[in-house]
Amino acid sequence: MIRWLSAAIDGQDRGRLEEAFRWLYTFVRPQSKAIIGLMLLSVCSSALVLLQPWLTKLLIDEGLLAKDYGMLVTMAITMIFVGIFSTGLSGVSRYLHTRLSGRILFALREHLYEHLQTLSPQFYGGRRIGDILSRLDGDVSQIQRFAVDSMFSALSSVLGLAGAFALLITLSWKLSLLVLVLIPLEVLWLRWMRRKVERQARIIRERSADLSSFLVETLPAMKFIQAVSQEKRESGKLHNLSNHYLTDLLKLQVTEFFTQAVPGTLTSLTRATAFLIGGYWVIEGQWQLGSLIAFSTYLGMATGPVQSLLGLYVAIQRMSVSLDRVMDLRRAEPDITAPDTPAILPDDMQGELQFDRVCFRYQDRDAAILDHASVIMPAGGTIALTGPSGVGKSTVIDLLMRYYDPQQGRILIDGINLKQLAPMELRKRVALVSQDITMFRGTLMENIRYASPVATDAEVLAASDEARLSDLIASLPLGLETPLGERGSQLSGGQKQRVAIARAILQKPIILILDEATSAVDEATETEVIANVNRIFSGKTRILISHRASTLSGVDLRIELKDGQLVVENSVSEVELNGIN
Ligand SMILES: Nc1ncnc2c1ncn2[C@@H]1O[C@H](COP(=O)(O)OP(=O)(O)OP(=O)(O)O)[C@@H](O)[C@H]1O
Repeated sequence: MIRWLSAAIDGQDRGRLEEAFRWLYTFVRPQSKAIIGLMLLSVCSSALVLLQPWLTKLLIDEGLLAKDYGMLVTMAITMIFVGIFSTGLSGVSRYLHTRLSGRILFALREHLYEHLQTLSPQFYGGRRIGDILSRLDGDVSQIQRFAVDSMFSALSSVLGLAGAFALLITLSWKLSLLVLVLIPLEVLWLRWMRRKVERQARIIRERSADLSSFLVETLPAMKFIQAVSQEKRESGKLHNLSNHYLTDLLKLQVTEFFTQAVPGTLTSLTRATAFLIGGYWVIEGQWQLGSLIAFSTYLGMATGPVQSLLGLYVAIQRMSVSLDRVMDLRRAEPDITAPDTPAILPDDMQGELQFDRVCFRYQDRDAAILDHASVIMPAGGTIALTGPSGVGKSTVIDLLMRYYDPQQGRILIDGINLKQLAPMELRKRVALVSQDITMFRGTLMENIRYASPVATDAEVLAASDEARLSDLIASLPLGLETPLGERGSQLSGGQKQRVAIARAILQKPIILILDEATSAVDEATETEVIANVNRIFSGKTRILISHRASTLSGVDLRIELKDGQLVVENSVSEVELNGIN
């Protein structure tokens, strides 16, 4: 099956496609019971559909023309029951179909989302979020439509075609030869058209991704766009994107129209020919009227499935484009993985950090951020990391959080190489408060509790108190239960910072990092925040990054990042450090 599907698709690497289909099959296989159930329902539905014209034939030939009232009534009653049963059956199968379809769709999307959670900032830096969104949404739906809808329509088409063809031969084998001429012509046409459809479907998916990317980028930036009066320019961009999309959509529509219209016209011609020949036979008394009507109906029933089976070719081309786009996400490998047997950090860890001849440079960048840099950040100390803008301070923090691994050298926490740790295990012990604080739609309580979902209400309240959030909570209409709006838009910079500190308190970290955390507030607030942090997190290793001299005064150790080296600028005496420890 997988080989057959791969062979039906043009223009793509066969091996890659087989791999993609095998992956897709892992989501279909768990639903095999539901699929078998639906297949049985499909068989029943197809049989009922095929039964209807035969009942009409009996009604006309054995009832009307033979003037048999008993037969007339029996057929009419049978038709009513068959109709009711068909309707019930189609309702049940539509329900089961939606359930199956939804399960596969959501399993696919959830799997991809979990995979995306393992990818590093490098991956997200190189991608447009709108494009990822479009792959997760439009492309995944396209695949699911194929995996479920097209497959079932193919099954009922095969059943319909086989049944209708058998009944056509039963009614008249000579007229049935017409179908044998029609089918090869339709097949040839669709084979010719499918490459065009595939190419245009890819363009449409890319246009849709462009549109999503545009909206994802500009909507959150609306305040800035208004501030610099560039509304018209952005509307113009949207207009251009929409125009391109529409033009390509119309091209695809025209191509799809001709792809379907030619077989449709051939079918009409065949039907007309069947009526001409069959009609002549009826007039000559060689055939019955009921048989001619049933034949014409079965002809439609036979050519319909042929078209939808050949339309499957078109669906496969469209789906293969989406599958390739989704697999592109799936194939992105996480840069950071947990070792097979990760080391466990002890509960009584100290929080000493050591850089041991660490080298790191970003891909495609010449300059090294760290070039055999070595330093020890003592446990329990306050360490300032300084250096001019763009030198790599945030990158050092990313290395500490294991968003990246060094290309050479080791980073050790209490003597354990970070590479030996599962990233999650490490990040639980390190709290990061940065300038850019992530807030989610939800209440203040939910936002504070985000990193420690098991924290009790009392713990959240105590942490809020320590982070000096009490005044804010008292001023909010619903206190901690007040919704904060999209991305915490109702809070000031300083208030968000306190939320971040409350989060860090709940996390109970061994190491606390403040990366430009206080740059959004005035110096007085900053002094208060730093004093709070020192009070709350005393005894923990604290790393501060700031451009302000006032933030960095009174630290135990100053490390400057310079020419790829971590240079200790001033150090407190051994005695004092021992005192900290
Ligand atoms: N994902 C990335 N890929 C490639 N280069 C990057 C990436 N992230 C940062 N850089 C580059 O690495 C260098 C260091 O960036 P980083 O943000 O670590 O500096 P910084 O010292 O924290 O700067 P600032 O003080 O302005 O915040 C910069 O030149 C930046 O352009």
